[in-house]
Amino acid sequence: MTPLLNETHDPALRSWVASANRSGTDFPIQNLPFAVFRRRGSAEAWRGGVAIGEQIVDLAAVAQAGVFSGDVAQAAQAGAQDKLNALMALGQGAWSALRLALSRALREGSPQQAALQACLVPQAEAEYDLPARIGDYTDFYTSVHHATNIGKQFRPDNPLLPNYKWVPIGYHGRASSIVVSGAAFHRPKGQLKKPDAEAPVLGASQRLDIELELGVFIGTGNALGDPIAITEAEPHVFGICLLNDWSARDIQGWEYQPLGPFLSKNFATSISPWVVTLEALAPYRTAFERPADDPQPLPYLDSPANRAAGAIDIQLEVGLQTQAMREAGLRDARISATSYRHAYWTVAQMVTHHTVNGCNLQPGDLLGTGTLSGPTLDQAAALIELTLGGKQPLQLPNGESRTFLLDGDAVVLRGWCEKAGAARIGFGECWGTVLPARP
Ligand SMILES: O=C(O)/C=C/C(=O)CC(=O)CC(=O)O
Ligand SMILES: [Ca+2]
Ligand SMILES: [Mg+2]
Repeated sequence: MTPLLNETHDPALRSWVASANRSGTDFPIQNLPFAVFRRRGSAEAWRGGVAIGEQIVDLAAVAQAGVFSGDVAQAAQAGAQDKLNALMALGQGAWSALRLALSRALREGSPQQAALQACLVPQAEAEYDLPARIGDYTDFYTSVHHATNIGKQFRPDNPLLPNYKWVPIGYHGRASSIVVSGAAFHRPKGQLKKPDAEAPVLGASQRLDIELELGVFIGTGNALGDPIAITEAEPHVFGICLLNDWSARDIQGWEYQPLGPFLSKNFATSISPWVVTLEALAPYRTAFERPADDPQPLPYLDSPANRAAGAIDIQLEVGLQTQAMREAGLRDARISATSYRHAYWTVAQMVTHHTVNGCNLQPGDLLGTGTLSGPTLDQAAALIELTLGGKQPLQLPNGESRTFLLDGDAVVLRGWCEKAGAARIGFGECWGTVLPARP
């Protein structure tokens, strides 16, 4: 699983799609992430596409035009369907071959320019669907900083439970309420119990929160009963997207013992449309390190490659745009910035741990990393941490303040990788808007 660099990572590559060469683009020719799209407001079929600058390579058009042959044509055909599951199931060799073929065909001077030019759709004209049929969704808890901060609020005497540093903790989430960026959702109702109240009441959540996470899409699964070794884990991963695990803290505080989050988290989970492949992220792999006095992972969760390069330096930020800001034409205000490199457990460890008991993962399954808070307060990835449990409001640049979300608030997640000597690899944006609770 050592992330080998290949010709697709060369920072000197330039595309004949001019917008892909602009500095600051999320989608240079070195990225080539996948989504499911169609022209906005049209009755066209949904199909897979690959981002290049401000354009989308329409995989259905590519397949129809016969731009590629052999295995690459087969991969493009699989990617032309209304969900990416068939492409995911073909395996890493197929995704990688399609990515390489597209990288070559999109380069300046490519003899395939004319054929591919006819397959481009501007992102400005597109709308997106979920990239995959998500059979199962599991949310992990891989930031020790989040676990400590939120643990202090839910369990003041015992914030970080003793299993945390041994087991990659997770809970089974709900796939049906995962929505794609741009979707609005109603403030959830649920059982709420004030600390001094004798009994709970049914009401709209007053402590509606965000959780900045990444989503890990499984490409190829494993047979039931057949665990995935850590040395084999990464080739099972199709790619990574942005994920906002909207959370109702008041519902959560009352319901979560003893079986964990339930209705406090399954009313909506937003993901970005673009899925960035692990291959595109290879230049941003970094060492996965545990503090020396922490327990080292059990052997089944440890490997030389995981130690050398298990972490990924993905920069992440959260923006909040209130209704008043939107009406005044103001953009979102940044309320947090962090990096995925602070995670306590890696992608490979999540996959391996999930299957160690024989549980089977399937193409299109989604793993959430958990809230990716970094070590300092300004790197906290949920409002419950940023506002110290709602006691210290965030001041917004237009004079408003927030503890938890109000109706009309929109939240955007952004992610990107950037460093000298490598192309910027971006994830685009993941938006969601809070509507009032239903009467
Ligand atoms: O510690 C708890 O009881 C609750 C934790 C969470 O709400 C976080 C969760 O969903 C997992 C995560 O995002 O890290
Ligand atoms: Ca979560
Ligand atoms: Mg949620």
